[in-house]
Amino acid sequence: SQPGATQSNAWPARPLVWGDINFLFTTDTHGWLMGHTKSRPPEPNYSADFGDFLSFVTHMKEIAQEKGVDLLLVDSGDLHDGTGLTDGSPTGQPNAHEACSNKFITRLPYDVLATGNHELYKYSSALDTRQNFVPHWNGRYLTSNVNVTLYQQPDMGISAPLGARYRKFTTLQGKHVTAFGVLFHFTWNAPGTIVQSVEDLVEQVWFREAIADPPDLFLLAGHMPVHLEEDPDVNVNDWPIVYYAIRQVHPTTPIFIFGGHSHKRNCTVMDEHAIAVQGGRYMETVGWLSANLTEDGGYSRRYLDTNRNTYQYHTRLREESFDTAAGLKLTNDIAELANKWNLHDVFGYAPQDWYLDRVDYPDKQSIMTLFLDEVLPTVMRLGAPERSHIPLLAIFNRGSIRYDIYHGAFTRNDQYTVLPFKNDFFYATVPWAVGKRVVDGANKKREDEAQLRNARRIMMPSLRHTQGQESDAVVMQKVFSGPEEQLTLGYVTQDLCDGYADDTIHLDIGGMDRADDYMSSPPPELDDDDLIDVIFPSFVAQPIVDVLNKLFPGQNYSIPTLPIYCGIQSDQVFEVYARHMWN
Ligand SMILES: O=c1ccn([C@@H]2O[C@H](COP(=O)(O)O)[C@@H](O)[C@H]2O)c(=O)[nH]1
Repeated sequence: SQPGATQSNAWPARPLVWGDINFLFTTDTHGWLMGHTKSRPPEPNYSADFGDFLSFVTHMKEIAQEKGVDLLLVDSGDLHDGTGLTDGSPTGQPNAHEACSNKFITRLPYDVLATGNHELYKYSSALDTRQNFVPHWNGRYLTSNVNVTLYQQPDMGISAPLGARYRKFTTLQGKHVTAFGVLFHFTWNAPGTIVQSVEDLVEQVWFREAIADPPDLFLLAGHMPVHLEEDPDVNVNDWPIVYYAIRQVHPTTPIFIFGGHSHKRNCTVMDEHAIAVQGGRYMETVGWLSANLTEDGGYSRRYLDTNRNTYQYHTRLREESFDTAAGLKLTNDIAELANKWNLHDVFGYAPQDWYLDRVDYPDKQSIMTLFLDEVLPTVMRLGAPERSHIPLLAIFNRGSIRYDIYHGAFTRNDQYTVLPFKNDFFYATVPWAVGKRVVDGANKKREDEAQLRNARRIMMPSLRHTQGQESDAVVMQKVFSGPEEQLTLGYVTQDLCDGYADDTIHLDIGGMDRADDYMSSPPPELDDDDLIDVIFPSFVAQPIVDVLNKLFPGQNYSIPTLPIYCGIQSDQVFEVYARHMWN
């Protein structure tokens, strides 16, 4: 683990069940290669770093070989955006260049990787991925429906697949695998990147040809949830389209789907030979899935907390013998880069915890309450004192607030884990009669777009997993025999497959589904004719401009003519606040 990380004192409840084909899977790691280093619960659950993970995977692959079975390592995308290691480069290099392309993730023996939406928000990230990350993987980074346009000679104007379209390979134990990497129909991608809809993907001649021959199994890694979600942002499950396209040709060939994007642990069984699993977010979870193809013996899934206890328990190794040389080197190299980029510099001391998912606005412990009621208005006023004579309404999309803040030192790295995105703040000065309707207008627009998307949605078939007949509660009682007070806070997953899948038994940390994306600082008391500065980040400038033009016809707002409110950018907001208020 990284220096100073607080180790977990909880342990897995039971050994993993191995099959003849086994998978370890990650998704939405978002740069959390240092692991979670804080001491407040549940952070110690996730205190292993990527060096520990490398040692774990290396040992697990050895165990698989000893058992004469296969173990494949899969990632479902969103490596970018989310910590100082991906977003805190002092040199302005492409996002995640050091963490992904050059140094760290390439050291893991992934068999299949897929791209996520966060690899495509900026053209520079996508190009860096293609030029510096993809070549390392030698056909294992799969982007079945994503292209990037190349603007350098001799490829000027050519639109080329970001990675490989598909991969056919034979495992060490001789199983023939056909693999794809699919992204949901993402539309906020940067100019110069192209995401083909999944409907169109499955109609492509190359796709039809690639699925024609029956493999022993299909491996579908992809950045979309395995289950429909409430939140319109992540309610983008196009898996059924790929599933049915394959099932039309191969009614019983095993299909293993590895999803992502909604940041949740999840599982669903589509038919007796098809299962879809998903491993959460931020290197909190390493997923495990096993199956017996030869005996047709069903599945076993597990969500592993990422700490050294977990890794040592499942590899049956003691502390002294667990680390591999390559794992230790990765741990040291990550620590070195974090130091070089001053990620541990302290901006101030947070007086309490604030949570992203456990409670919601306006709870005093919600990070949205801190951000909207305190941080945003305070920092906007500090950044633009010349506009202090006009009231302000600061609008923000909550999807950009990414994590908790914990009581104690608030560092440069924490700033990026809370808000990693670099945006300017634009503003429009409008009468309050208009300003007060912008947030509702933007949320309605987002809802309408989601409804349009969902109108043609095909539902995922779902079969309750029939292997374990016992209820979750019974299974849980069996695997945990100690007193409840010994349990630590963590995930208690309710997915759509039978049985209890969390590897370590916890007291439920809870969580909520997000509702509206657009929120604002507290509205001032004004008359309809009073003027107000409506401030918003450049990332959502287009929808806000659309709403403003609808509410205030004749003004013809357009992004190039919008003034910038202050010199502070969104990824600096928490630093400015912490330096002023928590020092
Ligand atoms: O520059 C950016 C890029 C994205 N966002 C917000 O992020 C979420 C999507 O994140 P997932 O991890 O894929 O769920 C979405 O709500 C965007 O609005 C951003 O704010 N700025």
